[in-house]
Amino acid sequence: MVAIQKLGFDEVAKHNKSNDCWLIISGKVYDVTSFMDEHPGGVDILVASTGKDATIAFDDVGHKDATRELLKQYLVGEIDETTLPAKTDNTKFLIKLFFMLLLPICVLGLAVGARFHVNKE
Ligand code: HEM
Repeated sequence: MVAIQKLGFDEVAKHNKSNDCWLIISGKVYDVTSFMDEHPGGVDILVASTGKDATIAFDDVGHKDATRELLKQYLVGEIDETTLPAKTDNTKFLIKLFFMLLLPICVLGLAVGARFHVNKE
Protein backbone atom coordinates (compact mmCIF):
# COMPACT_ATOMS: atom_id res chain seq x y z
CA MET A 1 0.00 0.00 0.00
CA VAL A 2 1.33 3.46 -0.89
CA ALA A 3 1.47 5.80 2.11
CA ILE A 4 -0.65 8.89 1.64
CA GLN A 5 1.28 12.12 2.16
CA LYS A 6 0.37 14.52 4.98
CA LEU A 7 0.08 18.14 3.93
CA GLY A 8 0.26 21.25 6.09
CA PHE A 9 -2.60 23.76 5.95
CA ASP A 10 -0.39 26.67 4.76
CA GLU A 11 0.89 24.65 1.82
CA VAL A 12 -2.63 23.56 0.82
CA ALA A 13 -4.09 27.08 1.23
CA LYS A 14 -1.66 28.44 -1.41
CA HIS A 15 -3.62 26.60 -4.11
CA ASN A 16 -6.50 29.05 -4.12
CA LYS A 17 -7.05 29.99 -7.76
CA SER A 18 -9.21 28.73 -10.62
CA ASN A 19 -6.09 27.39 -12.36
CA ASP A 20 -4.68 25.87 -9.16
CA CYS A 21 -7.39 24.77 -6.76
CA TRP A 22 -7.02 22.42 -3.79
CA LEU A 23 -9.86 21.62 -1.40
CA ILE A 24 -9.90 20.10 2.08
CA ILE A 25 -12.85 17.72 2.52
CA SER A 26 -13.22 15.24 5.40
CA GLY A 27 -9.51 15.36 6.27
CA LYS A 28 -8.41 14.72 2.69
CA VAL A 29 -6.89 17.13 0.18
CA TYR A 30 -8.13 17.19 -3.42
CA ASP A 31 -6.60 18.96 -6.42
CA VAL A 32 -9.74 19.77 -8.44
CA THR A 33 -8.01 22.09 -10.94
CA SER A 34 -8.77 19.85 -13.91
CA PHE A 35 -12.43 19.51 -12.81
CA MET A 36 -13.20 23.22 -12.36
CA ASP A 37 -14.94 23.82 -15.70
CA GLU A 38 -17.02 20.66 -15.34
CA HIS A 39 -18.31 21.46 -11.85
CA PRO A 40 -22.14 21.81 -12.04
CA GLY A 41 -21.99 24.25 -9.12
CA GLY A 42 -19.55 26.54 -10.96
CA VAL A 43 -15.93 27.60 -10.63
CA ASP A 44 -16.36 30.48 -8.17
CA ILE A 45 -17.85 28.35 -5.42
CA LEU A 46 -14.85 26.01 -5.59
CA VAL A 47 -12.33 28.86 -5.45
CA ALA A 48 -14.29 30.33 -2.49
CA SER A 49 -13.95 26.98 -0.71
CA THR A 50 -10.12 27.01 -0.76
CA GLY A 51 -8.00 28.05 2.22
CA LYS A 52 -10.39 26.46 4.72
CA ASP A 53 -11.97 23.18 5.67
CA ALA A 54 -14.63 22.80 2.94
CA THR A 55 -16.25 19.69 4.48
CA ILE A 56 -19.39 21.41 5.76
CA ALA A 57 -19.85 23.41 2.53
CA PHE A 58 -19.45 20.21 0.50
CA ASP A 59 -21.90 18.26 2.67
CA ASP A 60 -24.45 21.09 2.89
CA VAL A 61 -24.91 21.07 -0.87
CA GLY A 62 -26.08 17.46 -0.60
CA HIS A 63 -23.65 16.12 -3.22
CA LYS A 64 -24.65 12.67 -4.45
CA ASP A 65 -22.84 9.55 -3.21
CA ALA A 66 -21.48 9.11 -6.73
CA THR A 67 -19.77 12.49 -6.36
CA ARG A 68 -17.84 11.18 -3.35
CA GLU A 69 -16.58 8.40 -5.61
CA LEU A 70 -15.58 11.00 -8.20
CA LEU A 71 -13.50 12.78 -5.55
CA LYS A 72 -11.08 9.88 -5.23
CA GLN A 73 -9.36 10.59 -8.54
CA TYR A 74 -8.39 14.08 -7.37
CA LEU A 75 -6.85 13.00 -4.08
CA VAL A 76 -3.37 14.41 -3.43
CA GLY A 77 -2.95 13.72 0.27
CA GLU A 78 -4.43 14.21 3.69
CA ILE A 79 -4.39 17.30 5.81
CA ASP A 80 -2.22 17.41 8.91
CA GLU A 81 -5.09 18.22 11.32
CA THR A 82 -2.70 19.91 13.79
CA THR A 83 -2.03 22.65 11.21
CA LEU A 84 -5.70 23.56 10.66
CA PRO A 85 -6.62 26.99 12.05
CA ALA A 86 -8.67 26.63 15.24
CA LYS A 87 -12.39 26.90 14.63
CA THR A 88 -14.63 28.83 16.96
CA ASP A 89 -16.30 26.18 19.05
CA ASN A 90 -19.89 27.34 19.56
CA THR A 91 -20.73 24.65 22.12
CA LYS A 92 -17.86 25.67 24.40
CA PHE A 93 -18.94 29.30 24.06
CA LEU A 94 -22.55 28.52 25.02
CA ILE A 95 -21.48 26.46 28.06
CA LYS A 96 -19.27 29.36 29.19
CA LEU A 97 -22.13 31.84 28.69
CA PHE A 98 -24.51 29.59 30.62
CA PHE A 99 -22.19 29.45 33.63
CA MET A 100 -21.44 33.15 33.38
CA LEU A 101 -25.18 33.82 33.73
CA LEU A 102 -25.88 31.02 36.18
CA LEU A 103 -23.27 32.11 38.72
CA PRO A 104 -24.65 35.65 39.33
CA ILE A 105 -28.20 34.23 39.51
CA CYS A 106 -27.11 31.71 42.19
CA VAL A 107 -25.31 34.42 44.17
CA LEU A 108 -28.38 36.66 43.94
CA GLY A 109 -30.63 33.77 44.98
CA LEU A 110 -28.44 33.05 48.00
CA ALA A 111 -28.39 36.73 48.98
CA VAL A 112 -32.20 37.00 48.76
CA GLY A 113 -32.59 33.69 50.59
CA ALA A 114 -30.23 34.79 53.38
CA ARG A 115 -32.03 38.09 53.76
CA PHE A 116 -35.41 36.36 53.91
CA HIS A 117 -34.02 33.97 56.51
CA VAL A 118 -32.61 36.82 58.65
CA ASN A 119 -35.89 38.79 58.47
CA LYS A 120 -37.81 35.78 59.73
CA GLU A 121 -35.75 35.56 62.93
C1 HEM B 1 -13.88 18.16 -4.73
C2 HEM B 1 -14.82 18.92 -4.83
C3 HEM B 1 -16.12 18.82 -5.58
C4 HEM B 1 -16.56 17.98 -6.56
C5 HEM B 1 -15.78 16.83 -7.22
C6 HEM B 1 -17.92 18.36 -6.87
C7 HEM B 1 -18.73 17.76 -7.80
C8 HEM B 1 -20.04 18.05 -8.02
C9 HEM B 1 -20.94 17.29 -8.87
C10 HEM B 1 -20.57 16.04 -9.65
C11 HEM B 1 -22.15 17.89 -8.82
C12 HEM B 1 -23.46 17.42 -9.49
C13 HEM B 1 -23.99 16.16 -8.82
C14 HEM B 1 -24.17 16.29 -7.33
O1 HEM B 1 -24.93 17.18 -6.86
O2 HEM B 1 -23.55 15.51 -6.59
C15 HEM B 1 -22.02 19.06 -7.97
C16 HEM B 1 -23.02 19.96 -7.72
C17 HEM B 1 -22.88 21.06 -6.93
N1 HEM B 1 -21.77 21.41 -6.20
FE1 HEM B 1 -20.01 20.42 -6.15
N2 HEM B 1 -18.27 19.41 -6.08
C18 HEM B 1 -17.20 19.71 -5.28
C19 HEM B 1 -17.12 20.68 -4.32
C20 HEM B 1 -18.09 21.58 -4.07
C21 HEM B 1 -18.03 22.59 -3.06
C22 HEM B 1 -16.89 22.78 -2.07
C23 HEM B 1 -19.19 23.30 -3.15
C24 HEM B 1 -19.71 24.46 -2.36
C25 HEM B 1 -19.28 25.02 -1.38
C26 HEM B 1 -19.97 22.76 -4.22
C27 HEM B 1 -21.20 23.20 -4.64
C28 HEM B 1 -22.03 22.58 -5.53
C29 HEM B 1 -23.36 23.04 -5.88
C30 HEM B 1 -24.05 24.31 -5.36
C31 HEM B 1 -23.89 22.07 -6.73
C32 HEM B 1 -25.31 22.05 -7.30
C33 HEM B 1 -25.35 22.70 -8.64
C34 HEM B 1 -26.76 22.70 -9.18
O3 HEM B 1 -27.44 21.68 -9.07
O4 HEM B 1 -27.16 23.73 -9.72
N3 HEM B 1 -19.28 21.69 -4.75
N4 HEM B 1 -20.72 19.13 -7.50
